[in-house]
Amino acid sequence: MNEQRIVVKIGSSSLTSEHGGLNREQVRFFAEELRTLRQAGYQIVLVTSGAVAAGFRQMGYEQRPKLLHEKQAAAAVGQALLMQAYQEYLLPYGISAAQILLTRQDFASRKRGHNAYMTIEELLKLGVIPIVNENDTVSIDELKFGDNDTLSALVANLVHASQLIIVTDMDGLYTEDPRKNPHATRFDVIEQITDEIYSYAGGAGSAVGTGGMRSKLDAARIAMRGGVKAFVGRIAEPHDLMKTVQGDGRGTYFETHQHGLPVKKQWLGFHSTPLGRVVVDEGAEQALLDRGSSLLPAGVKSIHGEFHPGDVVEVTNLRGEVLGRGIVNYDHEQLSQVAGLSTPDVLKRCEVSRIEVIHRDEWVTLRSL
Ligand SMILES: Nc1ncnc2c1ncn2[C@@H]1O[C@H](COP(=O)(O)OP(=O)(O)O)[C@@H](O)[C@H]1O
Ligand SMILES: N[C@@H](CCC(=O)OP(=O)(O)O)C(=O)O
Repeated sequence: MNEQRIVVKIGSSSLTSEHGGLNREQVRFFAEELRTLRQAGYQIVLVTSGAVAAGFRQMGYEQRPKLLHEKQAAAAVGQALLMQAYQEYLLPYGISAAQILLTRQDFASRKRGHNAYMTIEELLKLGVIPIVNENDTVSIDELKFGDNDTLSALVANLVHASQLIIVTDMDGLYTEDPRKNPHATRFDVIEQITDEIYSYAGGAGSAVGTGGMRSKLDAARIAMRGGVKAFVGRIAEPHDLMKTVQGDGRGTYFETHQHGLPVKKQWLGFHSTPLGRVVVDEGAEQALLDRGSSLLPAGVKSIHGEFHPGDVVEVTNLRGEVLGRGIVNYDHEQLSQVAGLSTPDVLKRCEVSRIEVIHRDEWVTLRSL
């Protein structure tokens, strides 16, 4: 964990003018805020949206396009405009900006993720601000992050940041979208993102935003799991960003007591593709979540999907709630035969290289954050 390293994510809603299009004054304002942080000794990675918003007006679309290829075309034009604007406002302070475009696949491949990490490390060492966005041109529909909230959380974990600041047009999470209910009340601090917390979050509030509060909660969860404290809120007045980093921001803080995840476990938890699902009983649930134990055949209730030793499976409890993911040591047929059996009975029945269904070192908890 790097105490002085902050990832700041700025959403389209904070960077666009009323009718769409890039609001350059806003870019200038955020560049000033970043400069203040930099001069105070912080290392900053910026994840910024706004490429589609910046591009579509220039291309003659009346409103933010809906079709993928239109959005990709708008982003290709807008990304250059976006970078140009940040450079223009950062360079006079002697701060260089670097463009980093990433896709989900870059995180799924440990090699590519590592390359991105090494590049960002080098840039930070040189005092450059890496400016990250999704590589919209090559992202295909089902693999897209769609919004940059998730991307920012993955970046925060990748670079072992101490905080993830998600800037949006609303000053935090409310009990309901304040655009719909002005009497909704705000959460100042959240320590656990439960299903109830999720139920308060709605979709995007404007024509330019994408993920709404739901995707910000997804992002906060990923960050918290990686040991990164998160914040969702507004940065509107000079020095707001610094105040926010120091704990006095206008929004909701998401505290975490988790430790940072090693890269292998980040991959397992957030980028791997589970090939099956293993349902466990209450005793196994407690063993996995509270005691950090391995999963043994005795706790397995049922098996779904087809998998082989070394594959990733998702583990759920009897209520269907996801507890985590792990690398399984059995194939699905073998596991069906030994589900619910004690260790001596398993050993009597078949030959296994490891008795654990999932070893604790190859397990990531995704529940109770
Ligand atoms: N419970 C909630 N509390 C606060 N805002 C909410 C809530 N549910 C939905 N929203 C909406 O989420 C919007 C922010 O998300 P989004 O439009 O995707 O912004 P961005 O472009 O900054 O990512 C707010 O403008 C708000 O209308
Ligand atoms: N990569 C896209 C981001 C899409 C988007 O709108 O994200 P967000 O505003 O964070 O919900 C862009 O730059 O336009």
